[in-house]
Amino acid sequence: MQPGSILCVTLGGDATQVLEPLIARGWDVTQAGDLVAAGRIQAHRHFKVGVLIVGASLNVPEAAVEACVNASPGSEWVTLCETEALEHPGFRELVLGCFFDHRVMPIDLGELEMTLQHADQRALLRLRHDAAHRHAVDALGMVGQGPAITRLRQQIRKVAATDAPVLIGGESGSGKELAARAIHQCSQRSAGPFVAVNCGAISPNLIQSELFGHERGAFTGASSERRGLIEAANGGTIFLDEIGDLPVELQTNLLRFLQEKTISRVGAVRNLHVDVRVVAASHVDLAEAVAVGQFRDDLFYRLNVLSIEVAPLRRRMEDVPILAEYFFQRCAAKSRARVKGFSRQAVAAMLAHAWPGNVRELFNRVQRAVVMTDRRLIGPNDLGLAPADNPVGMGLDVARTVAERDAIVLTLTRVGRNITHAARELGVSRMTLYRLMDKHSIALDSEVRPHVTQPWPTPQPNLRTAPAASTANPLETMLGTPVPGFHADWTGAGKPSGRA
Ligand SMILES: Nc1ncnc2c1ncn2[C@@H]1O[C@H](COP(=O)(O)OP(=O)(O)OP(=O)(O)O)[C@@H](O)[C@H]1O
Repeated sequence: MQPGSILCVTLGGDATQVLEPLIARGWDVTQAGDLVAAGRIQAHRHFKVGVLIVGASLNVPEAAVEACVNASPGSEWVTLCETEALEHPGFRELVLGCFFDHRVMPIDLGELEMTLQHADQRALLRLRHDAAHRHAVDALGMVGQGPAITRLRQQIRKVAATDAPVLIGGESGSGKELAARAIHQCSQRSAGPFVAVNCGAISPNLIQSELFGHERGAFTGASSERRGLIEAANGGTIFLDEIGDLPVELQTNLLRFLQEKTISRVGAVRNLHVDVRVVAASHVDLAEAVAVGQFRDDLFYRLNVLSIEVAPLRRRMEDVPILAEYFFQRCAAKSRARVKGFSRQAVAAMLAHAWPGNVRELFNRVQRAVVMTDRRLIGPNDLGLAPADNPVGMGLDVARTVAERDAIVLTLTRVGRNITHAARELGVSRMTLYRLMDKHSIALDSEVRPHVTQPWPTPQPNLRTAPAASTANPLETMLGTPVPGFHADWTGAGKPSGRA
C-alpha cells in the first residue's frame, strides 16, 4: 500500500525521531508545532489521518485537542505518547473517545506504519459511506431509497402539479407532515406560506376562531379582530393534521370553504375570499369514521380527491439504517458527544425492532443514544433496544456478525478477559481484537454475554418486536435501577403538541 499524507501535531517533545523515518519511507508529512497551527492548516486542507505526538510530562489541553481532532470530520487520529500520559484519566478518556488508536513510546516504526495505513483505509471508508448517505436525502429533507419512499416521492410530485385537496393517510410518526411540506415545496405555491395545524391539539372551544379568525367583540375576550390560520395560509397551503378530530359543526364550515373558497370570521357579516390549498392527514381511517357517523361523508369525498398513503416504517425496513445514520449526523453535529456511529449490533437490533412509533420513534431513540452513550459506537442498549438475539431472516451478513461477536465474547470470558490470550486463541492480533471489540461494543470492564442463538430456530416473521425493551430508559438500563422523573416515551416524545 502507498504511504499517504498525514498532519502531524507535536505537543512538546522531539518528533524528529518518528517523522524523519516516516518521510524517508514516502509519507507526505505536514507538521504543525501546536494546536493553533494545526487548526490553520486544517482550514485549508483535509487530511484523512492526523497524528498527535505528546511529549513527556506535558499537561494535555484536552478540550483544545478534542476541538482539533474534530475540526476535520472524517479524519482518523492516532496519538503517540509516553506510558505516563495514559495514567491521566482525562487523557485516557480523550484517547478512547476521539482517537482511532494510540502507540506508546518508544515507537516501533513498522507497527506505526501499519496503524497509519489502517487509519487511512478507515477514513477512506468513512468518506465513501458518508457520500453514499448524502445521496439518500433529497431536497425535500426526505430520507430513504427503498421502493416505498421512491413511490411516495413520485406520488408527491404528481399531486403537487395540481391544486386539488390531498388526503394523506399513515400511522403516527410515519412522515405525513413531511410529505405535506414536500407537496407544498414542489407545488406552484412554494413561495407562499405553509401553515400546519394539529386539529387534535386545539381545544374545541378555540378551534373555530383559530381556523377562521374572529371579529372584535365576537365573544368575551375578543378585544381585537384576528386573522385565522386559513387566512394566514393565503396564497399557500394549509396542512390540517388529525382532521378526524375536527368537531362535526366545523366540518360543515370547512366543507363550505372547500366548495366556495370563502371563509367567514366568527362574528363577521361578510365572507372573505381566500386562495389556499388544503392538505389533510389522519392516522385514523376516515372511511370508517364516515361509516360510524363521526365524519361527514361529503367532506370526506371532497378531501379524498387525491390520496397518498405513507407506509409504516416496519414495511420499509431497508431505509432504517440510512434514516438512523441521517438522524445520527444531525444529532452528533449539535452535541459535543464523541460517538462515531452505530455498532453492527445496534444496526441488527434496529432491523429487528418493529417501530410502532415509526420514524419519530427512530429519531427519538437516536437522539437519546447520542446523548447517553459513553462509547465510540452506539450499541443496542443505548438505543433502548434488546440485542438481536436471533439472526433468522436478517441475512448472512448479520448472522456472520453475530457469530463473530459470540466467538469474541466466549473467548474473552474463558481466558479471564486477558486480551493477549484471547487474541492468540482467536488467531488475530491484539490490535485487531481491540478493533473488533469496538465494532461489537464489547467493553472489557463490563459483563459481556453471548447471544442465545437457537440451534434450529423456528420460522418467524422478518421482524421481531421487543416490547419489554421498547420503553426501556437508557439511563435506567445503564444504572440498573429506576430513575425517578426521567420518562422515556420513545414513540411520542418530541412530537409537537400543537403547531399552530
Ligand atoms: N423520510 C423521512 N426522512 C427524514 N425524516 C423523516 C422522514 N419521515 C419522517 N421523518 C421525521 O420523523 C418525524 C415525524 O414525522 P411527521 O411529523 O411528518 O410524522 P406524522 O406522520 O405527521 O406524525 P403525526 O401523525 O403523529 O403527526 C419528523 O421529525 C420528520 O421530520
